Amino acid sequence: MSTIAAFYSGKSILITGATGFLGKVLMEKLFRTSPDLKVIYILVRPKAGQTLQQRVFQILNSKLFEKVKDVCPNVHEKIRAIYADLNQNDLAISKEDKQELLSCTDIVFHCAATVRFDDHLRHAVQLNVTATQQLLLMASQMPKLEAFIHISTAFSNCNLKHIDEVIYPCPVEPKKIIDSMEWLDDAIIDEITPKLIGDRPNTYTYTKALGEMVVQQESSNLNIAIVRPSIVGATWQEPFPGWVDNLNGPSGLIIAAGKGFLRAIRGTPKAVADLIPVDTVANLTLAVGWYTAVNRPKSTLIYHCTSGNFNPCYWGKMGFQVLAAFEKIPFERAFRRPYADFTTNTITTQYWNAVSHRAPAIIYDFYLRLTGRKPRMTKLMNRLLRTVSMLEYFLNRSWEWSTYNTEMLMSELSPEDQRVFNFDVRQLNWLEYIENYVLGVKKYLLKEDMAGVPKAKQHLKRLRNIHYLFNTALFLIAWRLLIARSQMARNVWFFIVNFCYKFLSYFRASSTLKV
Ligand SMILES: CCCCCCCCCCCCCCCCCCCCCC(=O)SCCNC(=O)CCNC(=O)[C@H](O)C(C)(C)COP(=O)(O)OP(=O)(O)OC[C@H]1O[C@@H](n2cnc3c(N)ncnc32)[C@H](O)[C@@H]1OP(=O)(O)O
Ligand SMILES: NC(=O)C1=CN([C@@H]2O[C@H](COP(=O)(O)OP(=O)(O)OC[C@H]3O[C@@H](n4cnc5c(N)ncnc54)[C@H](OP(=O)(O)O)[C@@H]3O)[C@@H](O)[C@H]2O)C=CC1
Repeated sequence: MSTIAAFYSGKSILITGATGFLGKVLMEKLFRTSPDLKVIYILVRPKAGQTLQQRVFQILNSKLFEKVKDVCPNVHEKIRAIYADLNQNDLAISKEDKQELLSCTDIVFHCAATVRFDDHLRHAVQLNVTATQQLLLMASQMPKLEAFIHISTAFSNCNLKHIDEVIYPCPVEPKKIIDSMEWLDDAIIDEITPKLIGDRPNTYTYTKALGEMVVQQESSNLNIAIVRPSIVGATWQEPFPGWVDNLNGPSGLIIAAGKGFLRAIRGTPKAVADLIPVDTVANLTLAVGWYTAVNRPKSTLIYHCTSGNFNPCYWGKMGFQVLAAFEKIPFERAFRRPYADFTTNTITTQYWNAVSHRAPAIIYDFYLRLTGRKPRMTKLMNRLLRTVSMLEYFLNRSWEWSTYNTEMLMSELSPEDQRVFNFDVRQLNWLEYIENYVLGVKKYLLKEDMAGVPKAKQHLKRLRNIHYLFNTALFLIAWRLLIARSQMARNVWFFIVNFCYKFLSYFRASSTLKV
């Protein structure tokens, strides 16, 4: 029996962000490996017209949870959704619910966050710093609490090149930032944001770093650990390969490239693509929860959940493998044939943006207008280019993360736990992983059926023919214009025609002789 699975049996676990990408996979793994756990409390808010119960129902009835129902048929009874809104200072948890959480919780996994790069600093501070502080305050009043696991990001210190498993201080204390958000108006916050975030690229990485500082400040009273994943991608193995349910990280760009919208990105092919499968992050997090509770380390341990130092893949290779996967698994109704490349130069990027992104969008919108439909491609393209520009920072740099604690944890696991809670990415085959990722994007994000693949392939052939026809027509028009204007072009033209004529005559004469 797995020691870690046994540890979670009979436990009451609190998860924040359980409706998110990582939270769902974490919860699924817990139910599947420790069906005897007592209860999982999840902090949820109503969203998109759905009540808490409807949201939970939807998650439990999704494909991700299919295997759970076999091993834990009463999973519905073991999950308790608690109304909470991390946007509010007291987290908006009712008195009764709070009392229950305080008296029953054994372990906390804090996954909730805003992961948007362009969030307003006030909102990002509220979610990633203040809410963390509030949760830690609650945790300090939980008499049974054995461990508090905080999910941060490997990029919280992306302003450094080499990152150790330590908490780096930010120039301004989190408490001062939290206080100032209460009285500064939005315009002033907008003005000071670039100064505050300094050499970090966005409010997300900055507020996640502040969140870590808050955790450190509370660590004397609590048994805390921090997990720092890099770019979280689709599942590698569990509960099945390729599962993904949001557009963050590479997923949105895979769709954009597969549908033929994205043709070039400013990225460094030789930079490390530090992707980490979401099930690997969940496994490491659960192992960290066990280790922290059982061994109660003297200081807050930080675990880097990254792939680059164990099994590096590079953006150039990954891009190539994604494109190769589109050959086997094409997406339906593509706008253009999938082809994309990395460029390292800003001028080339601007050229490709004009020629390969904006121009086709304008032409297509013109066609839509002519046929009496509403133009939409230019808007979509502008949005895509904005998204790409925000991700570029991460596509043009490589980082080194020390992984001493993660390796130490791996060595502490029994062979059975190393198998059940596998987070050893040295075993990951990137080619296979990328293919499953593309397949997962098609099935679970685009909701496309594999039965449509032959039709999609035919559509791509048609697009290829249109592409050839368009290029030939363009070449002929350009050549015709050139001949009309330049004596030199005319001379070249006559030379080519003359050469072809002679070649054909010679060929015809020699074949007649043979007969
Ligand atoms: C050889 C070439 C090869 C080619 C092959 C190419 C593929 C291989 C290469 C892969 C390279 C990967 C690089 C990854 C680097 C990641 C680094 C992360 C590092 C940090 C990791 C962390 O620790 S951090 C967690 C990650 N955190 C994010 O990753 C959030 C980012 N993101 C946002 O911060 C917001 O996204 C941002 C951008 C503000 C826009 O914001 P925005 O408002 O403009 O757009 P929204 O995202 O809100 O989306 C608005 C609506 O567009 C819909 N939509 C969006 N994309 C769509 C799409 N592609 N196709 C259809 N629909 C789409 C969406 O469904 C919404 O629909 P609706 O409105 O109906 O709900
Ligand atoms: N995805 C990635 O690439 C990486 C993620 N991480 C970290 O992992 C953690 C999980 O990320 P991920 O699962 O990808 O993110 P998601 O955006 O998928 O999930 C975020 C979760 O936080 C919840 N949440 C957000 N705002 C509130 C609120 N006001 N009240 C209550 N709950 C709220 C969301 O709930 P709701 O469903 O209601 O919106 C959702 O459950 C985060 O801490 C993130 O920083 C770290 C590195 C990379």
